Amino acid sequence: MNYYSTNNPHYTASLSEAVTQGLAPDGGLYMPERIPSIPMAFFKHIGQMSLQEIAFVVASTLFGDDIQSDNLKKIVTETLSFDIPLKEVEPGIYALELFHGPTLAFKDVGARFMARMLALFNNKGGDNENVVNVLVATSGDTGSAVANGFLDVPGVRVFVLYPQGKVSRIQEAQFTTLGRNITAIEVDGTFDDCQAMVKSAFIDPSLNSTLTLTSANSINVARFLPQMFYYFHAYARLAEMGVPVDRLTVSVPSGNFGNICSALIAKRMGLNISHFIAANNRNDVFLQYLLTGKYVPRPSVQTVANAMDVGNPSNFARILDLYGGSYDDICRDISGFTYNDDQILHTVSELYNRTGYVLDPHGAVAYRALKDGIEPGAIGIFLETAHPAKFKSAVDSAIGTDLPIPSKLAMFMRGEKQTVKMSPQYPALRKFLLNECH
Ligand SMILES: N[C@@H](CCOP(=O)(O)O)C(=O)O
Repeated sequence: MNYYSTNNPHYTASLSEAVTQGLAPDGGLYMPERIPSIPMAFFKHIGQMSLQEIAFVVASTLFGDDIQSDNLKKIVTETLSFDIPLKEVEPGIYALELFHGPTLAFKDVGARFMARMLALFNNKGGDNENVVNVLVATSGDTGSAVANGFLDVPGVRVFVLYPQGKVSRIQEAQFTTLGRNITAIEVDGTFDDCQAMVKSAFIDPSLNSTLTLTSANSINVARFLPQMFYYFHAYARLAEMGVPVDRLTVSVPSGNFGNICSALIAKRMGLNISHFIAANNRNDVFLQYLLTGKYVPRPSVQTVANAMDVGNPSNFARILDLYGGSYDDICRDISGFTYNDDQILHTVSELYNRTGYVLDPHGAVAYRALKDGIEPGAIGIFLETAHPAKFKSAVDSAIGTDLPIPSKLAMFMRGEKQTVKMSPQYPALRKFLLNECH
């Protein structure tokens, strides 16, 4: 199957080209040229299937023309070596806990899948001529998942750009203490600056004629599409519990919109989700689009749910493309909500006091939006995208606890921070890459 650029449907690439380029050379995002349906029979038995079995069927439907079945099975099995529990936090409202992977955030699924798919396509070993340089911009969680997913992968160097002082201390430790093939770049700016800098690199012809560059943000099809596995899995777990799944609302904490975009594609493949909620912190350009029909990116502001501090979500282009630009159709399928820091922390405290369930700030945005947006009688799932301990000081002060730090996280806190400081302009990144990679 080929993939086309959202900037020009006539520009196409193979899966291998799309994954190794990341962004299309014209600056568009790659989209699959068709969205294959999953046979209805699959849904009859889905409640008896494991996460890995479900993911393999979904992955084969999407990538089966391009990757041999045994390779795909290995990629899926190695990627999903952890559980993704679905927990009922109050009647009819379920948390999909996506924070049980190595870096305790949902990005582990896409990052681990992409690392393996890239290795398969690259498959060249560690000499300098074949090195792939992975550039990634992070507002918190992508950086750690990508850095850990690609750590010591032969033939790959990773450069993580992040906004100085705007990610949590634990998140920062997860990608600045690893060394080896991982370089952390501390940018004196916002996440949007970091994202604009890496995108400029991907479309710079002279840089790309010298270096092999790709993206591990949700720009990359191998990072964003596998995120749909867990929506099928959540549906399966409800079916397994005998919960009626005919009116399902899913609330997704949304920053760069790759996560919700993968869920929209899952629906096109046949997954019966009735409605989607894009839950935002104060960075709510998508909600403003839903309210006005106008998409007006603006610089992101810092919030307590920092992984969603995105002012110009990359995947808006994919959502528009998926709906053929129809504003009415987008509004029919997706609602939006926005909350400030006080509301987010109040939600963490309110749910904890009532039920004992500890939300992280991103999950809190999604939970509250679900409660505000779900129709009576529908079943709701919200995504708990990161472990609450990654935001320990905010969560502790909201609920008056001293949350234990899981050993997987504590490990990172022992390392020494190593970063390169950079101004928020593309020429600084270009010069640095040319010096470093030669
Ligand atoms: N939420 C992000 C921002 C980048 O998102 P991505 O899904 O495009 O990688 C983060 O945690 O860094």
